[in-house]
Amino acid sequence: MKKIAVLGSTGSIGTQTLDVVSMHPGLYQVEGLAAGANTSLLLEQAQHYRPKKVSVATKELAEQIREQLPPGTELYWGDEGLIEVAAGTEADTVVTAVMGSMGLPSTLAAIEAGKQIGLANKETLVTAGHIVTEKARKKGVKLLPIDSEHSAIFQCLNGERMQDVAGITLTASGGSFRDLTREQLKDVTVEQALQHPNWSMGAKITIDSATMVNKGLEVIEAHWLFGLSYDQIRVLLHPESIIHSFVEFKDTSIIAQLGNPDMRVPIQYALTYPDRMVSPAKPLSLAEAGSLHFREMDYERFPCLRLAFECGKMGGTAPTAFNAANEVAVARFLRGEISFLAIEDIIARVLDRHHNTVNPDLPAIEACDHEVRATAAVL
Ligand SMILES: NC(=O)C1=CN([C@@H]2O[C@H](COP(=O)(O)OP(=O)(O)OC[C@H]3O[C@@H](n4cnc5c(N)ncnc54)[C@H](OP(=O)(O)O)[C@@H]3O)[C@@H](O)[C@H]2O)C=CC1
Ligand SMILES: CC(=O)[C@@H](O)[C@H](O)COP(=O)(O)O
Ligand SMILES: [Mn+2]
Repeated sequence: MKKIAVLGSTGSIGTQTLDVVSMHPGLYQVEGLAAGANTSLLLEQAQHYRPKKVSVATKELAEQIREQLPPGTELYWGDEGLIEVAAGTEADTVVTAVMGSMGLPSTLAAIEAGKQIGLANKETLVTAGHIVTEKARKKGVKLLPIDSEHSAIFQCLNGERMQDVAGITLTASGGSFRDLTREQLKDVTVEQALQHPNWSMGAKITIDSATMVNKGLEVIEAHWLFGLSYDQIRVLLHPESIIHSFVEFKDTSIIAQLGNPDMRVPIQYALTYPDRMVSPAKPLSLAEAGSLHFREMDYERFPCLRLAFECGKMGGTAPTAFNAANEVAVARFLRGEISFLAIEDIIARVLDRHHNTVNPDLPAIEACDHEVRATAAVL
């Protein structure tokens, strides 16, 4: 029996992780669940999976649910509660599925406690990749990718030697506004931006997909997960999201991973690795798919992808600034405060002002994150 904890259990990845658990009765014991504000769903999950520890975003929310939890469930809240669920249970694997760089302290705590990480929370690797990967290396902890592209690359690299790899290509769907010109982007609404063509995901990542920030974050995530230089990482527009990504080897051979877009496949692979088990996903029929399409990325159309490559190559606190500016800008867009194109504008203006700190330690990263958030909130 594998013991797991899920951070962000009420979200898109969190609920699909629990779907995978339910698919394999007797295989997983859920030791801990951490949610934000969706207490009714957390209570249902607690009744069903009987975790030993649960956490919610605030003390007030915790008090509201205290009496409704199954007897014996330990209840926590806030940043410390998230860390308690990440590091303070008997789980051997922690699925990190909260949104944003707020996931960093709990991910570090889980690694420090020797837990394997099923990593969905890409912002953590973007903001502090050198710290997270170094801690994982020291602790002998695996960072098992859940992000579909990175799971694909991870699967393609299985049994291969890194010195044989020429490069990798991350595929990008193009998001909700793939075929719109920049002129047409001026008037798009939040509702339209939330309509991803292929994936049903949380709001923030769906917007990131439309701005191509998601692919930018994924480029930096891939750099840290696979130890590749930025010149070895490419992005290709692939509207169908069927080829999830591929690796090109020195001899020109290409190995790709394919499947219908269904996050339960990469989630399950991270939980069962190196084994494979049956999945509820619909098997891919290439005959049914008919044809697959590809386009070079247009960096004028998607300037955030260019900015992400630049920040990744620059290193230091540049990726932290890129990520924090984006998190604030997306939250403002979702609240209806700014236009879609203002997201890009805020990121670019934050980066223009940014003074890069080389090889930042954790306090320097936290300081940069704080400072950028304050700036991006009023730009
Ligand atoms: N969705 C997807 O298909 C994919 C997602 N990812 C990555 O996975 C991560 C999660 O994405 P997604 O599932 O879409 O996001 P969602 O917005 O759907 O879920 C976020 C989760 O975080 C929880 N949360 C919010 N605040 C807190 C807090 N203070 N303490 C504890 N938990 C909190 C939310 O709780 P509540 O709802 O209760 O407030 C929710 O459970 C992101 O980093 C994303 O980039 C990567 C690849 C694919
Ligand atoms: C499912 C997943 O991994 C998302 O990160 C997905 O990649 C979003 O799709 P695009 O960013 O390619 O639109
Ligand atoms: Mn992805």
